[in-house]
Amino acid sequence: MSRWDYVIVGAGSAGCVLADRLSADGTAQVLLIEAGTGTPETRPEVQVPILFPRLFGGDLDWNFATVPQRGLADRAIPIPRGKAVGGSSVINAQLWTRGHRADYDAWAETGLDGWSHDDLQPYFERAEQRISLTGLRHPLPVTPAFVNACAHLGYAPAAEVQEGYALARATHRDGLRHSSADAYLAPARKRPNLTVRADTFVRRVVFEGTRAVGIEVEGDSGTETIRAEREVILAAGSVGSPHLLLLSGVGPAGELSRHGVPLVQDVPSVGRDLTDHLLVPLAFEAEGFWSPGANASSEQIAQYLRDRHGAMDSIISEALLFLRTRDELEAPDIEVVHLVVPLGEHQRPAAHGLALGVILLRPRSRGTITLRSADPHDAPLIDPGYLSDEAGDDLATLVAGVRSAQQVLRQPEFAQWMGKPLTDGALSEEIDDITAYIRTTGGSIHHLVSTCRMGADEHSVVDPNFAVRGLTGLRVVDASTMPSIVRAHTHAPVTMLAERAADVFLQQR
Ligand SMILES: Cc1cc2nc3c(=O)[nH]c(=O)nc-3n(C[C@H](O)[C@H](O)[C@H](O)COP(=O)(O)OP(=O)(O)OC[C@H]3O[C@@H](n4cnc5c(N)ncnc54)[C@H](O)[C@@H]3O)c2cc1C
Repeated sequence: MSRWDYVIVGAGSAGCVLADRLSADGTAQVLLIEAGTGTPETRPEVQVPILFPRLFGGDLDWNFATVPQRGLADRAIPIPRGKAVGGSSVINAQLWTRGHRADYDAWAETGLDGWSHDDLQPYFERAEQRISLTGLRHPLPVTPAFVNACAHLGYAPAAEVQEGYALARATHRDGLRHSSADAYLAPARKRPNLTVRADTFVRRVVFEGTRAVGIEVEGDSGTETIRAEREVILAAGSVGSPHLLLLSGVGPAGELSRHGVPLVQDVPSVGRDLTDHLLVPLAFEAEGFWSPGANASSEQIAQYLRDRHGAMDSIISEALLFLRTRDELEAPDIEVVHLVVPLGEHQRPAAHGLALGVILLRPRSRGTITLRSADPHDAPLIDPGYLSDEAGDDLATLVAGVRSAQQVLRQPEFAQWMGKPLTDGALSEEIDDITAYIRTTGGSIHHLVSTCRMGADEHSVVDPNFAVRGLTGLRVVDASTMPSIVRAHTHAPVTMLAERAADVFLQQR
């Protein structure tokens, strides 16, 4: 029988980093378990940058949805999550953003010593030596028009500090997606002390008293228990990790007892503090340009894979604008992302178009992940509680953000590329119209975090060493452990977090 020191659950953005770093010196036996396929890179939709929306709802996506959101006209919002070796980095939009200094300094101010912006930069730098980053090789003409419109409105180019406008940086190598599996696992896979088991669904963590000793999995040969001599590390993501803790008896005692799950440890905040970035798409028909990839045929895709040339290397989000809706703020509270495809659900769908996505960067609303049932195959209830903050600050900030984006849309050099709005009200300046527009079109930009929140306080789920409070042998490292949401797309921050966790684990061996 095999003997494993570390058993890592989930081969996503965090899990791939951990598997590589913990196996690097050859002394520990590392097993990385993943529910999804081990060979996602065989799909053109994974490789060709522009095609990622075609992956939503397919077999590389867990295909979750929220419970109906009162703040969003009672709509259930789709929540895609990657299900493959590489995790969400296999289906994501490939943007790489580090976040703002204020995000990390705020973590340090809560008592997380060593987690300030300056402390964390070396971990971003380490990640950027592994993940290949490139600028846009063929931006559409509408993209410099967006940048010029921002400049004319007085915004500055973003440089050291993430504020103002910038062209996108993409996780690409040679015109193809560069996932965490490509960056971290591919070079490590030949090590004899690292085993990757794909197509293996984890049901729960197994305990002896309060010590985690392994996991129960379903694979080709049925259900089995895999022991971990040193540690079980959950890296199953912001939905998967709290779900596994709850299924294993670690969570709010009342909730577990309602579902008949035997209690191992009462940790009331498991699944609490769910935070996500809400995006409102102001979308328009295209005027004088074609959205790349919209109707790409299999011949065109094969051609791109051969020569890697042309607009199919677009990641749809070609430029970003980080802005403050009030001068007195210490950092941006809104991001406007310039999309060269009219993503989102609209009254009049169109293949070719553009959109400005208005993103609420520091939402006050909080939500939950809770058990639907004790069956591991029943997806948990996901309730991000969008726009549920009592004071209504989130809605007020988004209204101001929409107005700022409308100013960009009205700049003549940008407006010349826009046709009719795809949903009525996109250009209305009336507060009631904007509010209705936000409620009927807002959706997730897929940055769910903090459901197993790390903190120096005793109410957090994991301590600053990523250990689950009250238990031994169990850590959580992924987007779920983020102390609070950052002003960034979350792949880079999660990769940084995992780089730092690997350091902590290696120091504590
Ligand atoms: C559609 C989409 C677009 C996005 N776009 C961007 C972007 O452009 N830029 C950006 O920075 N961020 C983006 N993000 C967010 C970013 O990709 C995620 O925050 C990040 O990948 C999360 O990493 P993670 O390690 O926490 O989880 P994941 O990468 O999701 O990894 C979790 C892994 O655990 C596995 N798993 C879960 N449960 C089990 C189980 N029971 N048994 C076995 N395995 C299990 C999953 O299959 C998955 O592989 C996007 C996300 C999505 C979904």
